[in-house]
Amino acid sequence: MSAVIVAIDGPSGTGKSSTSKAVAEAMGLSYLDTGAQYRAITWWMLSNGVPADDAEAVAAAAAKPVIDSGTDPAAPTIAVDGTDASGPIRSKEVTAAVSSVSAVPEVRSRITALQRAIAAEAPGGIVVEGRDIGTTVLPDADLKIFLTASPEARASRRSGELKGKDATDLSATREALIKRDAADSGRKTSPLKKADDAVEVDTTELTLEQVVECVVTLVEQAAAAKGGGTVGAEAAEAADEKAGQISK
Ligand SMILES: Nc1ncnc2c1ncn2[C@@H]1O[C@H](COP(=O)(O)OP(=O)(O)O)[C@@H](O)[C@H]1O
Ligand SMILES: Nc1ccn([C@@H]2O[C@H](COP(=O)(O)OP(=O)(O)O)[C@@H](O)[C@H]2O)c(=O)n1
Repeated sequence: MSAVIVAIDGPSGTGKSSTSKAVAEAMGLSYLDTGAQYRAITWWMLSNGVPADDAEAVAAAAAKPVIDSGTDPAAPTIAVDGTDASGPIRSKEVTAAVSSVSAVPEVRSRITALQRAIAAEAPGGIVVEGRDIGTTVLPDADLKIFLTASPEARASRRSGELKGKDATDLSATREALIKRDAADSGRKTSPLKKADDAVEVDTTELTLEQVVECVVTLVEQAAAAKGGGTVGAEAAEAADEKAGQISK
């Protein structure tokens, strides 16, 4: 029996993580947050005095950190050299430095190999989310989704996560998002890009629940088309029910 592989890409704040986790959980698939891996390696560079904007120094150190990702969608984990890194990888410092570190080819080839190994080992299939999953990491994925949303919607979602937010936060968040998208889309190695065969879903006017329902349906279709996929009629029914319960 073959496992279904789903690639979900798109810029920041389009809903990749929330959607991927909910879909994976509803359908009994594993889940991999590849952004967390790039953030983890960036955190290691900053913690070990490697300047994020020094591509040569980053390349020389790229093989050093041991990155470990837990793929249970109900409780995903990320560890660096055996230490839980889930808190520090979300810091402003890491967010500001991650695009420089992730543009370094030695970093990408190492993390890409890790991602492919995790996907190959996922017993019942996996949802992998990032920027280059459909184009580079898993070009043979059974289903590729590219999520988009307006910069305004993405900034307001992101600043909604900050405590004590105000108008300054919103405009700063918007500027930081646009800057990061430009860096991720403009880099030479594996830029953020929609794969030619990806389904594009504009989430600007959709609730998270609607996006999840839409993706669950697409995964069911992909599994059925694959034939013998792990998402059977019973699991699909349970998934529909679960998707209906997920709220914003
Ligand atoms: N369709 C949606 N409508 C409103 N808010 C959303 C939607 N999708 C995600 N969110 C919220 O937006 C924020 C960013 O979502 P996230 O899944 O982390 O995006 P990404 O992984 O693409 O950066 C989260 O707080 C999430 O709850
Ligand atoms: N497949 C991926 C995933 C993330 N990344 C990099 O990692 C950064 C952080 O990714 P993320 O998914 O955690 O970002 P958010 O959109 O959640 O803020 C991105 O801005 C990219 O620079 C990448 O280069 N390739």
